[in-house]
This record gives sequence, C-alpha cells and structure tokens, in this order.
Amino acid sequence: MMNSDTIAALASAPGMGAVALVRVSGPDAFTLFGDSLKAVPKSLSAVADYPDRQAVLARLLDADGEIVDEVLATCFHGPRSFTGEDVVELACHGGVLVTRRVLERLHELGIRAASPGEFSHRAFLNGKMDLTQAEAIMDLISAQTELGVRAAHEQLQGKLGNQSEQIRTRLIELTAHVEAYIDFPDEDIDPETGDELVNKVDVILAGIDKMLASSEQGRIIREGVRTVIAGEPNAGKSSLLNCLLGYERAIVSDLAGTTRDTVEEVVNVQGIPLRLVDTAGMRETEDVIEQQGVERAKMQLQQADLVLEVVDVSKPHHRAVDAASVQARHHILILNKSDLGEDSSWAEVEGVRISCKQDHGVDELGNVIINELSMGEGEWGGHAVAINARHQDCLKRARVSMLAGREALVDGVSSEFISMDLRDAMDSIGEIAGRIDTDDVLDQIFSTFCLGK
Ligand SMILES: Nc1nc2c(c(=O)[nH]1)N(C=O)[C@@H](CNc1ccc(C(=O)N[C@@H](CCC(=O)O)C(=O)O)cc1)CN2
Ligand SMILES: Nc1nc2c(ncn2[C@@H]2O[C@H](COP(=O)(O)OP(=O)(O)OP(=O)(O)O)[C@@H](O)[C@H]2O)c(=O)[nH]1
Ligand SMILES: [Mg+2]
Repeated sequence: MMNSDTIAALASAPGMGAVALVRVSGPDAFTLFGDSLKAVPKSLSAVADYPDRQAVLARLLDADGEIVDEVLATCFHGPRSFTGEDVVELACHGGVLVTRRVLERLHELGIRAASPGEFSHRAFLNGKMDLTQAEAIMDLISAQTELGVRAAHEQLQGKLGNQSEQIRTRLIELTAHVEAYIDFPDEDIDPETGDELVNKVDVILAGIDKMLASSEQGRIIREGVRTVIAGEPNAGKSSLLNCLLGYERAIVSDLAGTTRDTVEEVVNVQGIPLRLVDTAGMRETEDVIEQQGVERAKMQLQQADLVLEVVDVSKPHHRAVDAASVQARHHILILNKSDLGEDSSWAEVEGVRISCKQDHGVDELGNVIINELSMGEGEWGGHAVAINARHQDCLKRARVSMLAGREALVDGVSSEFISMDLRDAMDSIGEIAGRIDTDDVLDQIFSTFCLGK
C-alpha cells in the first residue's frame, strides 16, 4: 500500500522566492529524521516532541553533521494535517541548489520523492476531502480569472460534493422504498405508490439536470472560451485582438493579407477567460504562405466555441466566412470601421457596430459576448459551482440509468429490475465525490496534479 511510504516534495515554485516549502508526509515523517534535524531550542531533542503546528528553528544536517540548511520546521501530528498523516513542513532558504540539497538529504534519510498529486491523493484516501474538493485544489491553482478562483473556492468548501451527495441520499431512500417490495414477490407496486415513486424519480432527474446545466460554464471557467476572430483581409481582425487585449500584440497594416500565422492570447472579459485566436483573412490567393494561413484559419474555425466574424462596414456588403463552415455554437457578427460611415447595404444587418480605431463599441461587444455565452452575473453569479468533464460523464450515466428505471416503473416491471437501474445511478452519482472509484481512476485523476500538491 502506497501509504506506508513517507514522501517529500517541494510545495513552492522551484528556484523562486526567498523561502521554499518542503513537505514531508507519512507514518515515519517524524522518526526518519533521527538526529539530522536539530532544533535550536535545546529542550527539543526529537522531532516528534516539537509542539504541534508551531514553527521551530532547526538545522538540517548531512551524514557528516554539516549544515544543509537552517529551516523553520512545523510538525502536524496526524490525523490533524493536510494529508491526515504525520507531516513535517520545512521552510528552507529558496534557491535551486539549497532546495535540491534538502530534498537529496531527505531521500538519504529514507524519505521518497512524492509523485504529482500524491499529497492530495493521500488526503482523499484519509477522508480529509472528497474528490471534487481535491479537483478544486488544481482548479484553484490554474484559475485564470477572479470567477475561476471563486468557483474553485466554492468547490473546495464542498458545495459540489454536497450537491451530488444530496442527490445520492434521495436515491438511497427511493431504492429502499422500491426494494421493500422485493421481499414480497406476490405483491405488485400498487398504482398510487407507483405514481409517488415516479415523482421521486423525477425530482432526482431534475437535480441531475440542474447540475448538468452548469457543464458549459464549467468548461468556460476552467479552460476559457476558444474564440476565433475571422473575416476577410483588412477587415480589422488584428485591430480587434489588440483592442480587446489593450496592447499592440498583432501586426496591423493597411495591406490585405498581413496576418499569416494564427496569433493566440488570453483576455479576461468581465471575468470570463477568452482564448482569442486571430487568423489570416479569408480569400483566394496565389501566395503559398498566405494559403497556408487561410487553411489554418479554417481549421481554427472548426474548433471554435465562439466565432467573432469581422467585416468592414464601410465597404459594400460581403461576408468571407461561410456560415455553413462554422460549427461553433456561438457566432457574433462585428461590423467594424463604423467611424468611416456605414455602407447602405449593411442597413438591415444585425451585428455589433464598433470602431477599433476609435475604440468605440468594444465594451458593448464585451456585454454581447457575455450574454451570448449565458455567463452574465444574473444567470450565473448566484451559483458559482460548475461541473467539469468527469462530473458531466458521471451525471450523464446516472441520467441514463434513472430514465431506464423510470420506464421500468411506469411499465410495472418487477421491482428487482427497477432497483438495479437505481443502483447503477447511485454508483454513477457516487463517483462524483469519489465514493466508489477504482485505484486506476484515482491514479489517473491525481497524476494530472502538479508536483508538491
Ligand atoms: N504551509 C502550508 N500552507 C498551505 C497548505 C499547506 O499544506 N501547508 N495548504 C495545502 O494545500 C493549503 C491550506 N490547506 C490546508 C488544509 C488543511 C490543513 C490541516 O491541517 N487540516 C487539519 C486540521 C484542521 C484544523 O485546524 O482543525 C485537518 O483537516 O484535520 C492544512 C492545510 C494552503 N496553504
Ligand atoms: N478607419 C478605421 N480603420 C480601421 C479600423 N480597424 C482597423 N482599421 C485599419 O484597417 C487596416 C487593417 O487592419 P488589420 O487589423 O490589420 O486587419 P486584418 O483583418 O487583421 O487584416 P489581415 O490580417 O490582412 O487579414 C489597418 O490599416 C487598420 O488601421 C477602424 O475601426 N476604423
Ligand atoms: Mg490581421
């Protein structure tokens, strides 16, 4: 069992900062130090005697008794620690060489290097947090916007895990009710009870659907919206990218065909991360390099969540982006260069009128984007917890089982079969908080964590 090892890793960023934090966790976290960690206060001889959760000035010594580093050591006596095991945290001097020496010394003492996510994995196995909370830690670290941080914090507090557990509790009650009939094979579920059970199924299904409804928001918060700026050459696509970013990232010129390769940047629009991709203007061309640029633009269009199609509103109506080639669910037409006056052919056309040159209408465009994505405070701000792809998969499977169970109920199928569907649903829901996952699944989830977590 992995938990018999005592492990160590750098918890802070490597090679940076004045102080680096090295975490040691495991059953022998205190004893393995032996005489190698010498507290400055003479009254403290063994690490196990250090006062719980108090920083102690100490010297880490090598095999010859030479100083490896002067550290502040803090002991957390299990189970009251992050992992639930005995933990020693060493606040060392920062710097690549010092921290490397400290880790090497720990390995000499029999403390193994932790793998990515191993601390969180242990915390999970020791019941310190559920799987959604463990996932929230990584979301928190990789959050790109305030909203991302807020959503991760809510999940870390257990909101999502509680929601799924609530559904699971309802399911347990319902299953018990259905299974009460199994012991009496001659007794069918009477119609009145049948209706009552169907209602209960529907309440549970509604709960599942409510959680599922946050999946797009979840993906947007965690990964950002793949936003592709496309249109004909010279329409002002690169100007729009620069406008949204607030600095001159891409080359802008009055020559059609300026942008060749795609240019990618992340921009924060009202708390929502947009992964902006500026592309080459779409046109038939003899230029081989430009042709490749246009090919790349087309490829980007196929992967987009949101397409910002830019046209030059001062010129006669023409659209280079073939609407049929856009698979994105969200598509916004941007009528740029409104400062030059609008050609009458655009009069009836709906879209957002802006001028990148005068920085006019760009804030309004932000509002339109947020509305288009249903990410406004009103729609979204109230319940900042959003599910990830794994949760979505569990919920979808639960949904399928619930629908099968519902059908069986309505058809008056024997309660044994109904109960099997309900139990499948229960298992799928349980996977969200990590109740019944196999070691393989857990290893896979935690291996995506960063080292030291
Ligand atoms: N120095 C340090 N800072 C850190 C962490 C850490 O591990 N070490 N964390 C790592 O991510 C985060 C804090 N998370 C933590 C969560 C729980 C416990 C803990 O000791 N829990 C015990 C005691 C709770 C109590 O006081 O009652 C427990 O759950 O039993 C520690 C850190 C951020 N800052
Ligand atoms: N008057 C006016 N000119 C603009 C506006 N936006 C962009 N331009 C100008 O239009 C020209 C083309 O702008 P770009 O941003 O390079 O256009 P693009 O769509 O990226 O062009 P390609 O990369 O060649 O496909 C530049 O001279 C810009 O200064 C605008 O709102 N008003
Ligand atoms: Mg360009």
